[in-house]
Amino acid sequence: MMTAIADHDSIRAVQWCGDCLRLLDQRRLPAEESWLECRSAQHVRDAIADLVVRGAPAIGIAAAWGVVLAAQAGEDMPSVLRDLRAARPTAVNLMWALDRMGTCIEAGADVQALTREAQAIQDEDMAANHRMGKLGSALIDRSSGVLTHCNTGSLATSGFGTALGVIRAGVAAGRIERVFAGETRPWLQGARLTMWELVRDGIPAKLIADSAAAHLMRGGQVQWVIIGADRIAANGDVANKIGSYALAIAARHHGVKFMVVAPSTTVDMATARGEDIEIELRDPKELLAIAGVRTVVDGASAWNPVFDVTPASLIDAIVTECGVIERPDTEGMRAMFPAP
Ligand SMILES: CSC[C@@H](O)[C@@H](O)C(=O)COP(=O)(O)O
Repeated sequence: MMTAIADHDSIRAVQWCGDCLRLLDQRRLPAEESWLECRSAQHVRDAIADLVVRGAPAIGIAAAWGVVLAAQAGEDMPSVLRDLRAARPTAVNLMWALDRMGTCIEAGADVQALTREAQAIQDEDMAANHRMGKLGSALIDRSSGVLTHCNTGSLATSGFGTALGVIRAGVAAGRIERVFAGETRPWLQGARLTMWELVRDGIPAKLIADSAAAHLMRGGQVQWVIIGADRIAANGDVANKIGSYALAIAARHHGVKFMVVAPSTTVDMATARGEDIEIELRDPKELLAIAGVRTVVDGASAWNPVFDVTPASLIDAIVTECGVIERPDTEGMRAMFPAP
């Protein structure tokens, strides 16, 4: 049975306005839908670092528009590219988008040509998301339940989403009957952002505490865990939001399948293994407080890695717009993504 869902394409969290970049401020959702206008590359860099815009594809797209703003202002491009690159270390989409813009600059592109390139990056991401939605949802048996982690939807991409795109497509096709989202401590991307998107779409979903995931799996309510990725190494290891690795271990233990959905711009064939991926460490303050209210005794400290690496051996399928790699390994990755 097909389920009617609202027009999920309507969320465009990254919007180019000709002389500024409008970003839906993800720090304030769901309490407030406010927009930040970035008028310089430096402003875009700060917005990426502060998580105004987040999610691997979205930060690549935002950075590409940051390059256009810098070109309009006649800034020194090598240092702009360097600064934007340093905004966050783990999501390779950021580096990929800046390399693509950098190649255009080297070829002598003017502001108009750079604008076309940034728009192409954004449009290609949208097309990839819809393709992954079809490919990923086709792997799911009818009447399944799924658990997702972090936010991989329209907010994290040009629109529609990666893992959340598969969930949208799977719900629309009647394959997915139950959706669960982990709250994703400490920044609460699942609770604040994924639930916001799902409610807007009219997709019934239940939020769970991250620590409820193994219990949920044991009860037989989910058949797939579906996540996105920030970087996929050449051997199929996947860096994604902290907690993904624990979900993969629990999923394998309970016979629940594990799907990673990411555009080819997240694949990094130059990085051999997951352990070579830099894992971003963020300010311990993000863990020591909830919504600005300190929850931990003064004087306590914290360790706040915001990504982890799931080994390829725990992954049943990697879905990209280029196709599906089942039980990924170096050979499967090379077959789909040959060296240039
Ligand atoms: C389509 S987004 C895929 C990933 O970027 C997502 O799962 C994630 O880990 C985002 O982390 P964030 O720290 O919110 O940028």
